[in-house]
Amino acid sequence: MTLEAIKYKAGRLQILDQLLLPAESTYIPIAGVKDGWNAIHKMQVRGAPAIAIVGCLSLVVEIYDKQNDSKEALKKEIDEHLQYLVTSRPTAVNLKLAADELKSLTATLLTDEDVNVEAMKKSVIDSVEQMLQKDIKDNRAIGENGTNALLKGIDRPLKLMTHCNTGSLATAGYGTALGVIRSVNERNLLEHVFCTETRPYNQGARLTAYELVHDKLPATLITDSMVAALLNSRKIDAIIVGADRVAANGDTANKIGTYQMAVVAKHHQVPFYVAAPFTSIDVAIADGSHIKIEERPERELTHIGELRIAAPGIGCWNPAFDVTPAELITGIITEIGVFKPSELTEKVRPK
Ligand SMILES: CSC[C@@H](O)[C@@H](O)C(=O)COP(=O)(O)O
Repeated sequence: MTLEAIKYKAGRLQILDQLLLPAESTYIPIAGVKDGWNAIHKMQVRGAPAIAIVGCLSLVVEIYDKQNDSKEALKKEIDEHLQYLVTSRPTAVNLKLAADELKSLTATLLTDEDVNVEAMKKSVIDSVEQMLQKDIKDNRAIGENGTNALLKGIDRPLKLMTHCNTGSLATAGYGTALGVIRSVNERNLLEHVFCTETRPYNQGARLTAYELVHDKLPATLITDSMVAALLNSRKIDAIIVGADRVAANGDTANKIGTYQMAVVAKHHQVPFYVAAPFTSIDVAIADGSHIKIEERPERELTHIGELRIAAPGIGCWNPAFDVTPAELITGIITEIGVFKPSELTEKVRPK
């Protein structure tokens, strides 16, 4: 059985409800942009690439069977839906970049006299449907490029560590950082992978652990607070994480806890890689200080399910992401190659 977070066919969309994993695998229907927004906001779907794909597919579902009188009316409707969808979660850039591309596509089609309203709608639908396939293809390329980088100068199986969930559940399939780990394993060169629990939302314990067990990879779960102790006591060849937004200088916003892992990695001279498609790279912002960090409800810290674990009355701070400065990052693994953070601005975003 392949792990599929997103099931889409001809204007019908279902997502695996990640709030219920690993206890329950239940697919829920997404009937339009309101459902799409809610599923992203509530984190029934999460992970930067998956958020973008589900957001855009929810737009497709919304417009699929509707009639529009004019291209102007269709463009207005699409722009308004996209404007709304990008407010669902602020930190990951992938949905915003996809929305900008769709807006510029409709702007071009609006002025093309050979394109009627139905053809305009079809172009938008085709463009979104292609995102699914492109994301999987890009993840495979990230896996290959990352594996080659990690194995440079090493001729034995690798011990790796990762954080949060960056696998099939966070993307259209295969994954970014977890895709690299899968690719290393496909070459029979994965000795072991450690995944962090990823408090407070436990994407590591619930989702990455689920994917690692599913794929039968040699893996161990640790708490976030064990990273320094692990690096001090065992040889880890590299840490690989994903990204929600990479600034032009390489500063990287990713799941809370990433920054402290990078600091500890530097202390122990362990290479620290970010694996991300170009859809996560925001060349419009110079550095990480411009990235808006989402703060989530206190309840994620104080409760596990219905059970309160924190002392009643305590105040909480719950940023969902942090920014790792570029100087702590060994390389950024993309679908077109592995770059030093300082090299990113020279790369044109591939279409
Ligand atoms: C390929 S997913 C990369 C990142 O989006 C991932 O590491 C992460 O931080 C996800 O955060 P989440 O809050 O679960 O959406």
